[in-house]
Amino acid sequence: MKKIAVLTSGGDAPGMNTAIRAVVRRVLFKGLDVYGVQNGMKGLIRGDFIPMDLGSVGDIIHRGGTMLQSTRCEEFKTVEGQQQALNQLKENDIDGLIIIGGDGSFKAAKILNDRGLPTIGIPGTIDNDIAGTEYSIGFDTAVNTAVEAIDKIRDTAVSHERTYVIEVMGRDAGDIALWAGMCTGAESIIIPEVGYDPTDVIDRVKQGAKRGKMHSIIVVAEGVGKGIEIGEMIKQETEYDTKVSILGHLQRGGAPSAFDRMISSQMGAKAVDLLVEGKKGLMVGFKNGKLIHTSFEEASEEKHNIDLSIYHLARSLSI
Ligand SMILES: Nc1ncnc2c1ncn2[C@@H]1O[C@H](COP(=O)(O)OP(=O)(O)O)[C@@H](O)[C@H]1O
Ligand SMILES: O=P(O)(O)OC[C@H]1O[C@](O)(COP(=O)(O)O)[C@@H](O)[C@@H]1O
Ligand SMILES: [Mg+2]
Repeated sequence: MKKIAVLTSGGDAPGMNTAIRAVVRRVLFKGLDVYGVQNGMKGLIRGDFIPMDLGSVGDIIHRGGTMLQSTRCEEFKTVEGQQQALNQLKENDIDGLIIIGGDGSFKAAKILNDRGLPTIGIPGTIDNDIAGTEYSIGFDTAVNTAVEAIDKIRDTAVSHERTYVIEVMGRDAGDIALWAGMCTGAESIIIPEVGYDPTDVIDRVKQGAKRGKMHSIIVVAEGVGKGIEIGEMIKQETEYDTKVSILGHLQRGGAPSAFDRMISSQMGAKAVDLLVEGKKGLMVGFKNGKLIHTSFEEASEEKHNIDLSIYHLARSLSI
């Protein structure tokens, strides 16, 4: 193993820069060469390789986004696109690849690995929807951003006796909604893993009002339904002053939290170590406070490990 390349793919996530820094510095520490691939899988197809040195990753440990930039690239889903990417990797003498991305990116990683290019994955997505790891890079920061925003909305909810429906991100996953809802005392948390009953949502608002609590917070994951529709439903069925707030992409940016910087640094270095040891086809992850690794097959499976005890506890506390 002489030359290792690193790229970021899919939605950007706070901590991706910290992970790029860890990969680059670890490769150089091991005395090998390291290249950054710009623009995710699209850059792989186009051959956007840039040599990296110690200074290339200076002053990025605390920055959101990704200095290598990222794309969603339909072309990589075609056999021609995949072949072109493999040709570019060969032409640039790359012996190993590290992909920082989400569930979609690991499907791409598996293809490259199966076709002969040793590849290691690092879970980077705010959605935290990857099997084989308890945390993906960016999730902790996104939850903290959502909590800060919901706390602010709560001030107005209380001052004006309003019901707020707050839509958070999570394409098919309820993790951000679950954590943000628990941490802000939401009356209802609506997530795709559980679904929801409109009557129950309304009953919980009414139940609070009966004891004089004239404000309510309902946190909904985008993956289960539109916040606007849920807000309309509450307006039609009740007399409560109801507003909807969609937090959107502000959850994707910003400086990574200390936790995200910690796991990014450890996962980045571990990914390099695995490649140097001759391992491939693996995703690094975190379980029970320890760095682990799992196969791409396992990492690409549908995630089922959302902690529903948090969901039930939140319901029992927000009464
Ligand atoms: N089934 C697939 N086969 C090949 N490449 C894929 C596949 N799914 C996703 N990819 C590649 O990975 C990229 C990132 O996936 P995406 O789902 O957008 O984000 P994430 O990795 O954050 O989940 C896609 O734009 C595409 O290039
Ligand atoms: O920024 P885009 O391309 O509109 O994508 C939005 C999606 O990306 C996410 O922010 C992150 O998802 P991925 O990590 O799978 O890219 C989702 O929560 C959201 O549904
Ligand atoms: Mg994804």
